[in-house]
Amino acid sequence: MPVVTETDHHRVVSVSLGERSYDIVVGNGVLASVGTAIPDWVNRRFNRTAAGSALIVTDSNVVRHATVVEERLQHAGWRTACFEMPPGEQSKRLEIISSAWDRLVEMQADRQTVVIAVGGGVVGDAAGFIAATFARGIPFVQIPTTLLADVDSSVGGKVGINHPQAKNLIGAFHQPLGVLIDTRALDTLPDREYRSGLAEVVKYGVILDAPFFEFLERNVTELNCRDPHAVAYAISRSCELKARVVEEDEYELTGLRAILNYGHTYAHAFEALTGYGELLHGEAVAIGMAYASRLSELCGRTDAALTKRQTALLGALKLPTNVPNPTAILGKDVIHRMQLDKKTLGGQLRFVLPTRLGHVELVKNVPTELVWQTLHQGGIE
Ligand SMILES: NC(=O)c1ccc[n+]([C@@H]2O[C@H](COP(=O)([O-])OP(=O)(O)OC[C@H]3O[C@@H](n4cnc5c(N)ncnc54)[C@H](O)[C@@H]3O)[C@@H](O)[C@H]2O)c1
Ligand SMILES: O=C(O)C(=O)C[C@@H](O)[C@H](O)[C@H](O)COP(=O)(O)O
Ligand SMILES: [Zn+2]
Repeated sequence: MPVVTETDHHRVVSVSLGERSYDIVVGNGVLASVGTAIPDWVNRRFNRTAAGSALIVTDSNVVRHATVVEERLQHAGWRTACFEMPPGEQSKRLEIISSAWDRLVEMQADRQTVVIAVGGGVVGDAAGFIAATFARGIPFVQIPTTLLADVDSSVGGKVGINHPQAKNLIGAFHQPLGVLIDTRALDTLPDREYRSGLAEVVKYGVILDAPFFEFLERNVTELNCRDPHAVAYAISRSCELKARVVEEDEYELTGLRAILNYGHTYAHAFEALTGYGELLHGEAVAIGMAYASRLSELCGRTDAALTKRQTALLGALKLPTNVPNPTAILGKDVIHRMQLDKKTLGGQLRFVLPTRLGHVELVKNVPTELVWQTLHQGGIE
């Protein structure tokens, strides 16, 4: 179980993974401690005291946060370089990774050079993949700046890029040395991006924690107006729930970690088919959860009330529960993309299906006709 400690200023969720253990520090203004936190994490990992070197990976919308990180590390005597990618899902591709490898070569990075991701999930996934692959793996740190990255992508070590046919198909497991979540960064986050993050928050309630789902239902108004207390609790509880799963099944081997993929079999197919970036990841997950819950109903594993409760909460948080233009998508293409899902085994699709609030199961042998039925219910032919 992750240990959670609290002070007046921040909360720390400690993820226990043996030699890959790390802290997730959450708080308002914690970015100010970056000049000591990162050197501490790196020095502890390598049992050294010397100043180090870092490649800061960011995108052009959040470069001001990256500059703070760079200045503070330089002040601590570190050698730094910055790699800025274009914002958005389209940056999760090989050409971007390859340019970052070039930057690491140029700066003469060594095995103790740390890659620091400052940005949303796109930057985090790409930076982590750069770190996982350079010199067979160098350390990396996550400094998330979107709600989605705070609650999900910065934790757990899944890093990677997209294949034109399938989301996140090329990647690795590479845990960060630490995660620094400054909730102040969210002040500039656009509304649509903020809501996208809320979808993954709702996911944790459905898959693991009925009381947390009820907290979200009770706090819709607070969440919609970004009440700092409600948002901070949503972030730290989400990190704690995710850390608990990752601790037990880091490499998604037992099937436990697959529950974090609730809604994603549909979501990833919709993201790839609509053109990466058209639907935000969280929006696709919101839609995917509605479809997966209906699939669970058709399998006789849950009732319509559970689906209704989820779609009501998602709707109240102004998230979509169907694709914007269902007739523009072909059902056969959705099924084809689902075959490329990483949960598919021996050609057999596996779905994460809810049975009751706070509980989901990984189910194989779901009849394809039932998947088709959910697509038809959504207006996809
Ligand atoms: N590795 C994982 O476990 C995991 C989990 C969930 C999602 N993901 C991945 O994360 C990605 C989505 O992440 P995301 O939603 O953070 O998207 P994103 O990284 O594209 O960020 C969203 C947009 O907000 C901008 N932005 C970021 N922080 C900002 C800030 N503080 N102020 C203003 N603008 C800001 C970005 O530049 C971008 O335009 C997807 O690729 C998804 O597959 C990975
Ligand atoms: O960390 C995980 O495990 C997840 O499944 C979290 C998901 O929210 C996330 O979107 C992840 O990137 C999906 O993983 P994938 O293996 O299906 O690509
Ligand atoms: Zn996700």
